[in-house]
Amino acid sequence: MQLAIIGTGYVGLVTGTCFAETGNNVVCIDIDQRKIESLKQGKTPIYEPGLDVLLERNIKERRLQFTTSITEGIADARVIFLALPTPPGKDGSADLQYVLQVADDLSKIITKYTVIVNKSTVPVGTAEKVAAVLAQRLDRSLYDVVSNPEFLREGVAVDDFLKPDRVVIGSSSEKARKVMDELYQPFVRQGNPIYFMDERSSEMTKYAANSYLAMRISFMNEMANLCEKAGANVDWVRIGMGADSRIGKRFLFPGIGYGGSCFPKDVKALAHTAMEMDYDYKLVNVVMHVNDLQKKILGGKVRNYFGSDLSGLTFAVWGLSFKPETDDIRDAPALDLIEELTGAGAKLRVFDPEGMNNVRQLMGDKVHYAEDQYDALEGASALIIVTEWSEFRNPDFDRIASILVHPAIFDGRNVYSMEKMQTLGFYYESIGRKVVHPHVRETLAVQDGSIIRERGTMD
Ligand SMILES: NC(=O)c1ccc[n+]([C@@H]2O[C@H](COP(=O)([O-])OP(=O)(O)OC[C@H]3O[C@@H](n4cnc5c(N)ncnc54)[C@H](O)[C@@H]3O)[C@@H](O)[C@H]2O)c1
Ligand SMILES: O=c1ccn([C@@H]2O[C@H](COP(=O)(O)OP(=O)(O)O[C@H]3O[C@H](CO)[C@@H](O)[C@H](O)[C@H]3O)[C@@H](O)[C@H]2O)c(=O)[nH]1
Repeated sequence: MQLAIIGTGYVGLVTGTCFAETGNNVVCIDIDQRKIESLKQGKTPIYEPGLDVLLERNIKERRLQFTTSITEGIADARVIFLALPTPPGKDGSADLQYVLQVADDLSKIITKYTVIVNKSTVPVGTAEKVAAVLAQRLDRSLYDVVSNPEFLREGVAVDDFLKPDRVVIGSSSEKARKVMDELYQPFVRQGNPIYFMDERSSEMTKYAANSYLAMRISFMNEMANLCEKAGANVDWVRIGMGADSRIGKRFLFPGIGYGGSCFPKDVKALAHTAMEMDYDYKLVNVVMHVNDLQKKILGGKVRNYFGSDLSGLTFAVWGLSFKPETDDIRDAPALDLIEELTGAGAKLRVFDPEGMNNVRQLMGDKVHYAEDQYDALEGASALIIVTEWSEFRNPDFDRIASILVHPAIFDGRNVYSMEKMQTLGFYYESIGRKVVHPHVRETLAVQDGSIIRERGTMD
């Protein structure tokens, strides 16, 4: 089938590449000229495991093309996907300007029946809004508008797209449903379902899924905070509760708050939709509040230990991207931590396998960008772990201890087992677990701008 994807960001690129991989002819369109030029040469502007190989193959086999011209790009398309940004507006609502502008552009150039698919995350009622814009210039027989929310996760996006748990299609048109069914058949052969429903239910499903997952995380973050007070270990609690098949094991990992380009904005947008409909969605509002507090947990632990004024102290930060296996730093908890600690006077040496360039562009020389994870430790009074990249999971602890000025680790992702940390001699704080004190504890004090080590017994 001939397809056009408008918006070649994260979702557009993965969608376009995976549809090309299943034999469709795809043209990806974007207004960002630099992005399109780089993609034409097979260079992906984002780090996403597995995407580069598929991209190269499909460009080579001429199933995947790129252009900045919407007129050229949609010329032969039977289906047009909108994978455009829907960022939060000032009031928290999803900003539909990109989607509605493109709908207006399309109303001027569509000449034959086309299925227009909203893949962006959009609030309930958007399919109707898009249809209304198209109706200003187009005969009703020339288009159907479909809602087809995307559930891929960054870092495993290709796999998620090729083997989705389910595909959700919101459409009241039999003709459009048939087209969408044909398109998605190759992805659901493993037996996973395509659910056809009305547009509004489909749009709501996306917000329901993201907000529910965000709620699970906020629930576990609060549970972790309570475990700390109660002397329990949240890892065991997580395992014990997750074994109940009604609860399930996934998405119960406590940490330093959810981030990324989706959960924060989508939970906010759902709260706004509810408010517009005069419904006070209490739970969703609490989820956001808990997350805001949780983002401050790790910085709080560091300041509790070293004092609220961190002038004269340097810290190593491992991990900047909002999760491993991506270079995406949108709404990454690391950004809040950097602001908090540098605001308290600390110097930071940061390292991330993929996210450094994006942070450099955003924050410039606010922090020092280390050569590698061990270089980040030079002169540091503690190691702070923000993102659980696999290279941080089994490091050379002797090397860490020999480089750090003071053997302390603040782990925002519970990367290390308590048993291991109890044998190593670090001061170790994590999330929802007991503090590990070394047998001989060194405390730091800053006097006249220099670090003074004070040795004492374990308290
Ligand atoms: N990132 C994810 O993991 C993910 C997953 C599921 C759903 N979503 C949703 O998908 C949508 C897109 O998200 P994203 O992360 O891919 O966004 P993105 O910001 O990475 O990409 C959007 C792209 O659209 C382009 N664009 C803007 N206006 C345009 C126009 N008029 N014509 C052509 N291109 C235009 C931008 O240049 C950019 O390349 C959002 O609604 C998001 O909530 C994202
Ligand atoms: O047990 C967990 C799982 C995740 N997170 C955090 O939650 C955030 C989001 O993680 P994840 O959902 O894996 O990443 P995204 O790529 O943002 O994917 C979410 O957002 C996408 C955009 O809407 C959806 O398509 C996906 O289904 C949905 O999982 C990250 O900060 C994670 O660190 C936790 O703290 N604990």
